[in-house]
Amino acid sequence: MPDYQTGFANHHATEAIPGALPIGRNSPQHVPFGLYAEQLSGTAFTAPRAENRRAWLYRLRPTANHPAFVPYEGASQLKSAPFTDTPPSPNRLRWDPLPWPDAPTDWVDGLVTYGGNGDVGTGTGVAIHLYAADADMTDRVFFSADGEIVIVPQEGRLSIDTEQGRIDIAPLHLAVIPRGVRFRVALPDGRARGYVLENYGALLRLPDLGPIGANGLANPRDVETPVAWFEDIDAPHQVIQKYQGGLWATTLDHSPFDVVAWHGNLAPYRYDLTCFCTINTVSFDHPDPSIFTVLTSPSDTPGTANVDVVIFPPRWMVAEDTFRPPWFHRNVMSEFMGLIHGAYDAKEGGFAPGGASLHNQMNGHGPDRASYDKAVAADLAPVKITDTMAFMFETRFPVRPTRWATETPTMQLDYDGVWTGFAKAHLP
Ligand SMILES: O=C(O)Cc1cc(O)ccc1O
Ligand SMILES: [Fe+2]
Repeated sequence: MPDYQTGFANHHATEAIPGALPIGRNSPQHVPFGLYAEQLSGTAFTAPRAENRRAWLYRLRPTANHPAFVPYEGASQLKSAPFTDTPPSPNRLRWDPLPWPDAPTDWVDGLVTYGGNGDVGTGTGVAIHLYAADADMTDRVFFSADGEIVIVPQEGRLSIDTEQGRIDIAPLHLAVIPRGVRFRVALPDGRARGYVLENYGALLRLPDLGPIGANGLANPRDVETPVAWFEDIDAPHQVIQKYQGGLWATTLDHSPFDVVAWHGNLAPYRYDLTCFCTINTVSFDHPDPSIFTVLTSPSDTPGTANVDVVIFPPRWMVAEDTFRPPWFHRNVMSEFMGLIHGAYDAKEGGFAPGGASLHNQMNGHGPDRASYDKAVAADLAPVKITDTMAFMFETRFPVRPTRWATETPTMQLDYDGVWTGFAKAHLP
């Protein structure tokens, strides 16, 4: 069982071997045990202190010690923005869950890109991938130079070994791996399926709480960062990197998980979504879903996120004289949703755990007709919504689907039908 330290972007200091971490300076002339000091910068050196994220790693060999990367032929559906292989679609899109692979497929080769926005070249926007995998990554690791990786498991646990420690996650957790940090995914349940957000923009952080006050939503003490861990293995390891949309690989003669100690405030972390302290109305109306924001990547425009990671957790519904499910909506932001578990209160059918939906900028969406009919007929006693955990990646630019996403047989051709048959309002 991995050990964790708590807090969001804390300045942690951790060593797997006592005495490995230099004291009093980052880069002494002689690092303990002859380890190599390496700074990993997640923000510009000169980013304001409150934004500045970096870690100092102390490792058996410098990362720079590797042969040239050559193009990697696997992970053939892992793509990057800008997505231009099919025209951007204004249509509401929804997909059934990804099928399991036909042949043994590990986590990285099992990634399939559904869409995204912005541009890896300029560090704006996101890509959204799903994975279905049934093999462990062995003797190989992956990293994205293009963005920070958020993993949202939907089925099957993941054991994620990273340069800065080991993280175990299960459905109802998420994990965040910083840009550049190498990791390897094993599947303790033999297979796993889930969602990935690749954030090209500013590092994700906990949202401001405004008038909510000092507590609530995702509390920092529930964010868990692994302690230092390493393996000393002198055997070939493949390193796959995603760089400006391309996939590249090189082979080291040793494990890259050779960081014996590290300190700093840039590291992978996990968060248990069931720890989320959900805030909502106790009077009337359905608040904007931003009230459920777990993490946000701000853009240069105040209040307009590059991407928000939002969840829809179990909660009491007590609003009086209110249409309680999500309302009909046209949004300047674009909404990609997935379902981890149970059912979503705006969709009576068709939105399955492991499925996904995309409601793009300015295109009408909201409750399907069955959910609408049920909600307007409901007795508005306090009700607890249980057996549910949906999420949304809400992003400032329209999400352009990949050609794969618009041509896969898992795309539901009849999705528009969920909003048909509404009776016309009667005027007096
Ligand atoms: O279901 C959706 O598409 C997301 C959504 C959730 C919500 O609580 C309010 C509006 C909205 O669009
Ligand atoms: Fe919406």
